[in-house]
Amino acid sequence: MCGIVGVISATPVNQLIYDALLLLQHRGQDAAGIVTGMGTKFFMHKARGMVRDVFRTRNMRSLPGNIGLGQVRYPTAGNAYSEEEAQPFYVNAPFGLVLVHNGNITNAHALKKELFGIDRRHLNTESDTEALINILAHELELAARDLPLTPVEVFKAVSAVHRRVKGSYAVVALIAGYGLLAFRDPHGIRPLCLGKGEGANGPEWMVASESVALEGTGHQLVRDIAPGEALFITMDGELHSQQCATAPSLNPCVFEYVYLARPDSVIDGVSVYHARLNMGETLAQRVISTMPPSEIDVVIPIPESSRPSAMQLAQKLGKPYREGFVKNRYVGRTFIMPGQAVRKKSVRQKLNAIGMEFKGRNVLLVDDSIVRGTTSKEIVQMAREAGANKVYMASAAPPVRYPNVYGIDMPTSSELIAHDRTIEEIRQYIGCDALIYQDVDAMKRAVSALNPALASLEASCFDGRYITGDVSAADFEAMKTQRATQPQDEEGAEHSRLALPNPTSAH
Ligand SMILES: O=P(O)(O)OC[C@H]1O[C@H](OP(=O)(O)OP(=O)(O)O)[C@H](O)[C@@H]1O
Ligand SMILES: NC(=O)CC[C@H](N)C(=O)O
Ligand SMILES: [Mg+2]
Repeated sequence: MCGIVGVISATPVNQLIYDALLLLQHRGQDAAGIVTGMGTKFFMHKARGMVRDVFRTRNMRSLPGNIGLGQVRYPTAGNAYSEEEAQPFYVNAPFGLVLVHNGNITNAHALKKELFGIDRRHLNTESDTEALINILAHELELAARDLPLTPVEVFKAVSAVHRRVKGSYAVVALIAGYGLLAFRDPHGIRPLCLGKGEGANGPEWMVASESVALEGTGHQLVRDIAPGEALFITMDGELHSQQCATAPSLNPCVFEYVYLARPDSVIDGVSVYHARLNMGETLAQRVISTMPPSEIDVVIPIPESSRPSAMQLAQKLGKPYREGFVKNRYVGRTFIMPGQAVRKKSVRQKLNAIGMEFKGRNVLLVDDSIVRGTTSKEIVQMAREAGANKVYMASAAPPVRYPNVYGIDMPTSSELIAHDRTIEEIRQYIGCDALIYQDVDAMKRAVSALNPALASLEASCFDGRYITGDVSAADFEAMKTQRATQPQDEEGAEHSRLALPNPTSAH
């Protein structure tokens, strides 16, 4: 889950893209990049780090033009420490193309072979996005050969991308001198929405991963882009759209509602905040059926993402909701940091206990999810050190038992605390006195109850069902090996965690 954005306006877009990326920072902390376009020329700046560190004033000045796109990266393929794999990607033919991607290509290893052997294209990184832009470029070349480029050829190329590329992909691309292209994979796994605003000199279109990026930059959410649909907005702001997939179906990633997205976003017609409240409600029922609520003195959330669920759970149990941990706002999200060592260290740097809320009490700690168990193990220990009598733990998501191959960085099951472990074994590992998990169906209902169109959700890491139905054993193995062989560069992780200015990375 990276954050992507694209804008077409009648005034310069560099600041607008920067602002949108800041609003999407929670989706990726490892690298950031912007490309703008003027005439047929592109201007690019990308580097490792958070948005505020990557873009200095001089970089912003060198991004002119009324059309552009940007990305914040959370790597799920390739190497977290490679500047070359930061997005956007650029290829110079046909026309000149830049592209940003949120998602993960499950057949990237096969596509890379095809690209080199058959399409005669050279890839120079381990990134799946580099394969994706080259497939799009190749298909655009075929569709537009000897023809002027119109939306018809663009949509034909997107249809070919759908046929060749498997996995999840929400994409924004610029075609030099022609316009902005945005599309979503045929299963609608990763989010992408369209917004409209009034710029200083006329209307302005923005596409973004989450509605918060639209609203926070003064745009109105128009609609979600449908699974398999492509939008092409010409340089003069004319919007064309077409369904490019043969059998599209909507299966948004349930983990967006659990953890990834901001609560103030609305994704595929469902308020993320409301979904989290619902999850708290159903989790409360699980708690009541597991233990007498009289054994609980207080409900304490593990900041940040669990707050809405914990609040609702407390209300349902009729117990006080208290803030027992304070979050250091200058430390980023731990789950999306690269490398286990830095994630572990960051939990203590990020959260600190308020002793009086724990002393002598039976506390129910609530988190949105327990994935590797890094957070819960540390937090339970901190609650005990702060003098808690009993420490119970509840998770608003069910046990995460299976790898995710659609854009969440957990390609191997062995890293997951709930893989091959019983709930009792997990409880012992975490060190709490009771452990209560949400049920898979209850989690899905918490989301789908808010929009009947969401009857199917991508929930493979919880139920082991891979919605695209085409991930082969070889694909799993290739993704696992690819990630496992990437360097675990502690220095790079430090940079990401502390978000220090990195003057050497500016070009
Ligand atoms: O079991 P784990 O592997 O530790 O992963 C789960 C934890 O990671 C996330 O928090 P994070 O700090 O990333 O972000 P948040 O501030 O949005 O809660 C999530 O909210 C859980 O707290
Ligand atoms: N989380 C994502 O969407 C990652 C996009 C792409 N797979 C990358 O690793 O750069
Ligand atoms: Mg958390």
